[in-house]
Amino acid sequence: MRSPKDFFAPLAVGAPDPPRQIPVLPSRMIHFFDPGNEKMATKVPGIAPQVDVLLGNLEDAIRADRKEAARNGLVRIAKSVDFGRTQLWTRVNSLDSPWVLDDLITLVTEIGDRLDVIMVPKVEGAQDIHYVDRLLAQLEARAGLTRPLLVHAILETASGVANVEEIAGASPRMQGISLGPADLAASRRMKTTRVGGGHPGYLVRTDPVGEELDEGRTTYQQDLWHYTVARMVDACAMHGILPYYGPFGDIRDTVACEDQFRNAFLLGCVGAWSLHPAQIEIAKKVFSPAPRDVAWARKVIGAMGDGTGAVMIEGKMQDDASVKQCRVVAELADALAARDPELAEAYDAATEEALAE
Ligand SMILES: CC(C)(COP(=O)(O)OP(=O)(O)OC[C@H]1O[C@@H](n2cnc3c(N)ncnc32)[C@H](O)[C@@H]1OP(=O)(O)O)[C@@H](O)C(=O)NCCC(=O)NCCSC(=O)C[C@H](O)C(=O)O
Ligand SMILES: [Mg+2]
Repeated sequence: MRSPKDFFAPLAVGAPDPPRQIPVLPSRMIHFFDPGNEKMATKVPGIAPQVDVLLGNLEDAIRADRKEAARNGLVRIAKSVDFGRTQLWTRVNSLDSPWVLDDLITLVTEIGDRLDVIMVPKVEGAQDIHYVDRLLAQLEARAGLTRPLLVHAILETASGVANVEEIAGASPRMQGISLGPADLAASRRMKTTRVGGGHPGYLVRTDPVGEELDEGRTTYQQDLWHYTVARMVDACAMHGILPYYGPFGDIRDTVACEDQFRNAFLLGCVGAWSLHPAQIEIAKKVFSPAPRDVAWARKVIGAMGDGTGAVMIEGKMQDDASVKQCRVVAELADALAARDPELAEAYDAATEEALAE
């Protein structure tokens, strides 16, 4: 562990200073694409304006014999496409793989000035982040970069979860953490065979009435990911970085995908992964606060003045703690409205209506 005095010092001579604050940019959906897949690659310029983050994936879902094509495809796309305000991220191969060293050397050298965040899979502990941190500093110095690359860890091993707090605080480059439910399930030896989402077998049941065990007992499906998401959110909040739900693999089940994303949103996540164009709108809808919630938040903030004391609004007590929650919603709404005029209009119209009531 670095001394607090050295925490913000560059890790290589000539590397840019690490960031003091993580930029809180809209990142409601991290849209995954395979940069070596011609069909997907041609869609990138059209998708870029619709998403907050585009991620060129080099790891799982890319066949071993297509790893180089994906890496080279990402270099080509990054150099030729205008992403506007959309961030460009990549997910490199895992640190024990034969590809990751070339991924990092090639990407930082060739397109380090265009990339915003490097997602690192299967992070086990702070040591993995320290390795990437030093290597990135060396490569940034060699490439003459003036802006430091940020690092995003995927929480998808049992030891990663056990060490999530130290991972979140391992480097000033840490931008955020995503839950990787599929690899995490395998690492934990869970008996699921899905990519995220729930399982009908994970449930609780009401008590029996009388002697009959089989009838009249309601069951409630439980959330397999609640504990991990909540732990990840706390670790991220503690270190001033951003938490995300990861993938929902049943592309056809847009309803359950929306539920999973919303659970994550309510617990504190700022976004989720979209694996298919059909999931982009779901993430946009869920991770943008609803106009009525924004209107309520603005109303409470307005009524609370300097934020101290207690007032009643529509029969509900408001105090310092509720106004702080309202500020979270209102600040997110303002950041999204600055990017999306339609959303700005919807938020303002709902606020006007709420204030007139
Ligand atoms: C899931 C897919 C393989 C489905 O692809 P496909 O069968 O081609 O679907 P469609 O026919 O419905 O596609 C319609 C058109 O849209 C294009 N398309 C599909 N997906 C994308 C995309 N992500 N970005 C851009 N364009 C996309 C298709 O090419 C079709 O085009 P056309 O024929 O011209 O109309 C596919 O969606 C896919 O591969 N998605 C990404 C998968 C991925 O990245 N997986 C890795 C992340 S999840 C993970 O790693 C687990 C995690 O780490 C954990 O441990 O939990
Ligand atoms: Mg994974």
